[in-house]
Amino acid sequence: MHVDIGAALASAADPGVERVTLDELDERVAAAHDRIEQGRNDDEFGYTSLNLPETTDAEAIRDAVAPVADAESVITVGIGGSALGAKTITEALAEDPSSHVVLDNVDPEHVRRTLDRLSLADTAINVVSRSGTTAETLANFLVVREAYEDRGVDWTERIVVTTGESGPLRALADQHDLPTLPVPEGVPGRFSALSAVGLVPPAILDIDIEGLLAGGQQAAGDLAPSLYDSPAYAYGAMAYALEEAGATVNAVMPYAERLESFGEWFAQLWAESLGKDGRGQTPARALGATDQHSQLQLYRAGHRDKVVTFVRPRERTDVAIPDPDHEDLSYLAGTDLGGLIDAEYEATVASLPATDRPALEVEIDRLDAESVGELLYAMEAACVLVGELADVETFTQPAVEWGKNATRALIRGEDTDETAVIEERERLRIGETESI
Ligand SMILES: O=P(O)(O)OC[C@H]1O[C@](O)(CO)[C@@H](O)[C@@H]1O
Repeated sequence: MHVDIGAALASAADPGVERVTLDELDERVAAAHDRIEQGRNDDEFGYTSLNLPETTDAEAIRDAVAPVADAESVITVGIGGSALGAKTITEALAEDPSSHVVLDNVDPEHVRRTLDRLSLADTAINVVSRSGTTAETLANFLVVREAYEDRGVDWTERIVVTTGESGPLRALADQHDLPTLPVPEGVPGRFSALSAVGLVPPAILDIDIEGLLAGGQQAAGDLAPSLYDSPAYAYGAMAYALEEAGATVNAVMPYAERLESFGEWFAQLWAESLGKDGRGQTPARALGATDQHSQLQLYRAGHRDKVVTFVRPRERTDVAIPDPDHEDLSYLAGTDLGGLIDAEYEATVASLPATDRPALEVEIDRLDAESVGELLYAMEAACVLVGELADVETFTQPAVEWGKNATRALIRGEDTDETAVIEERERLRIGETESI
């Protein structure tokens, strides 16, 4: 994996980072690296996430999924970090990405439609919750369990549970003696892709989970006291410096359909880790080449508050473009789709500094287990570095609790501070909807 930061230097873009600023920042990177390594060595909360390539027990995962290894599909019931890592990995690497269905929302129409179209007898259930109490996950699990029962499929024979040591999900697993895997201690969900939390569906779908962990080890080995020696820290240091220079939006634009969910995973990692104390880059999700015809106008000519992070695999499979039969398309003759998307990548990356806007490039060798594991780990390490440089609490997410408390109170019909806020919040309705 390599990172190219040239199109985000002040000589290329505004906001941009002066080389002298980067060199000064590199001294802080060295100190942050030492802090991170100390946290890893002491298995400190959060920092221990960067030890997962070493500590994750791939054999235990394979043993746990053995009873459902014949499943043609997997339905993951989880949300946030308990779903996005697995979703990213299977989308990038599964023979058939549609064989992994993720229920990470409680949209009734979507849940019903998803269950109706699945052959539940051939589908494994992967239910994941660190806390074991997340309302969306538990509610969806109860609906999924009832669907299996209604169709006469023994759900206890088709399930793997990944959860913490306590809570309703652990109790259910113990009650029914279900195959269970632990969530790694001290690892927030958004940092858990390279653990059982992210690796059960890949293991069921015959993805090389050992290769994913090897790729993570490769990225771990590339962490160094200087950003000039570490792709992950180069990316993290530039992202931090660009935010300091005014780039408060980080639009992640992978040039591979199989990396679209990577953008969703990155969004939680970046937002939930760094959105603290009134700061944090807003992760925007884009996809190349598609969003050249959608968001690129804003990225090139809108507010100077963004950096675009381009991600691509260097190697691609290819599809030849048949010779065109119109002279206006003669430029496509003898080319292929891989060559076209790579040309579009080069053109779009250059189009940002061509209008003085910053771009960062992350390139992996190919879409295989090692490269995807390396990419996930590197972005996690980059995120931890930004948290150190920004001096925020990278591994907690206190701001998400208010909504959870309010939801529970609404459902229970209780009067709480939160429900009072809901009742009294400012409203000015324009237009009419049918009253229900
Ligand atoms: O794994 P759990 O405990 O169900 O949490 C799911 C997600 O919800 C959050 O706790 C935020 O509410 C995320 O940090 C986490 O990834």
